[in-house]
Amino acid sequence: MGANLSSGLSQSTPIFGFKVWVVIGIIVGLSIITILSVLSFCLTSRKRSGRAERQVSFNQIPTVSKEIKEVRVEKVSTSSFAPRDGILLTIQDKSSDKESDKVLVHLGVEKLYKGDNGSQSGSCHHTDRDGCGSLSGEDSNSGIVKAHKPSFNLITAPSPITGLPEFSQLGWGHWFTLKDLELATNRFSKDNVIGEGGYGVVYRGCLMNGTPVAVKKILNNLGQAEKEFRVEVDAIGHVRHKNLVRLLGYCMEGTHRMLVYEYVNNGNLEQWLHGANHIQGYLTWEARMKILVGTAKALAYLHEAIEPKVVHRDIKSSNILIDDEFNAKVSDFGLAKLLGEGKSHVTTRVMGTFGYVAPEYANTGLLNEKSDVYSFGVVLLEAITGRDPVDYGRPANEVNLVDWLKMMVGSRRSEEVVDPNIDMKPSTRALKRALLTALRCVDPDYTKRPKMTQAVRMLESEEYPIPRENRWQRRTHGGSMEIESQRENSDTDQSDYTGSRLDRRTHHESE
Ligand SMILES: Nc1ncnc2c1ncn2[C@@H]1O[C@H](COP(=O)(O)OP(=O)(O)OP(=O)(O)O)[C@@H](O)[C@H]1O
Repeated sequence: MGANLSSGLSQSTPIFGFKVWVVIGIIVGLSIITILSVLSFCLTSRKRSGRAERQVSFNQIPTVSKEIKEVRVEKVSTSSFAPRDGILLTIQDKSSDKESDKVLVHLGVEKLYKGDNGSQSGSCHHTDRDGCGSLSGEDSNSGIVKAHKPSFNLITAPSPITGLPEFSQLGWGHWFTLKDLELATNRFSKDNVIGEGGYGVVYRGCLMNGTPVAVKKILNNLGQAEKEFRVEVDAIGHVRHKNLVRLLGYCMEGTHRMLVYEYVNNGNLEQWLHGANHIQGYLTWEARMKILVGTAKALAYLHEAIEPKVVHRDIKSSNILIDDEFNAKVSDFGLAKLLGEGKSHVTTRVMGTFGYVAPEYANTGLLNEKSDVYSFGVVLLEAITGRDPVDYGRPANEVNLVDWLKMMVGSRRSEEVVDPNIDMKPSTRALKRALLTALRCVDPDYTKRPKMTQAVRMLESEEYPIPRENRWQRRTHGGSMEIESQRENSDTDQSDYTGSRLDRRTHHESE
């Protein structure tokens, strides 16, 4: 049997005279090679289609949305001239010629040479090496200002999402995976850290579709992360306002809680007034007022335009982000409280930042939207004076900004309070308008503080405060609500800068 088999295998075949065993060997070998090739082909094509699917899911963010908004910023003129020791740059919005739309930035000399103000452009390019690729929109040749901003997308991809806070009105944003955000931030690289707040670290990142983002990785400290996450999602997940930082989405994976925001590219007000951005120059009066009016509008929206209204609870200069057009973007809603319909206030554990917290809230925990109005008043004073709300480095009577301001205004020394770094001083009228608004906002009696819509009107009105010579006429003929409200304000405007009874009392006391 064995001899037969071996003689059979040894017989020659018609195929090139090969022996049977050789032909069998060739057939078996070819079959193995074919099977292996088919297998490897299948594996490669599965990998490719997996990558493509992943790409699609990323790209879905901007494409599925019906609410894609494109903000185009076109500069029509950028002119500069050099006063004394630096440069004054004028950026004017194409859509308007109004003086109020101009932003003047007094740039420090250093800026001319350093060519970096930490600013980032509105789009970024994702690279595998670096999570934020080339975010910088700086013209590296001129080194003066990023005046060539391209458009950037504010995106939203409504998607049915489960497992989020019960009260959240979802239907907004995007649920990012941990992997998405690792990719966007180059695995949360130290190089991409923008800053660290009380509740977590904020990273700069770039989504696959080129959208620059800020990713807040909330610290996991005993449930506070969850709380902060829920509050922020509830408070601003569904709101939209030009002056509120936009929450694009979030990530909940295991114990990770992250919030993904639009990236705001020009630092925050605190940095411009007191810190890192000083080196690039100083904000002009116009820029300051533009930022403050934007902030006031955001608060007016939160307090008066939505239900439940939102009390931010932590209004301070570092929470006012600034874009490259010097628009304010209020951020950091981790401490926000929602006030349901018919609720005038809530009592809560006092939180917030020293120097900005309203006295009634600090003393009793009583919180309503007027606490934000007080904090806004402090920020306005901070912008006018360039001083910190509390500064122990100053003489005793100047440590507390609000008290010092009242003292100065009461002693008719208002012109002296303006930040000495402002190159072109505001007109007396503009200064008076800002000071009066601020002093009304920091009235210790919260019932006397204006609503934020009133504060916006005061800051924007060319006629506020009403000139002395027009007062009689107004009182005789004034009829509209606007005029009435101004008259009400003007009634408290007895002496030059004392905008409230409180100020007059201060004045009286100081005499
Ligand atoms: N969307 C954003 N775009 C750009 N930078 C941002 C954004 N959100 C926050 N930042 C920056 O990240 C840093 C940390 O911000 P965060 O709000 O966490 O803390 P904070 O305001 O500095 O401190 P606190 O915890 O007291 O509020 C700040 O420098 C802030 O300007």
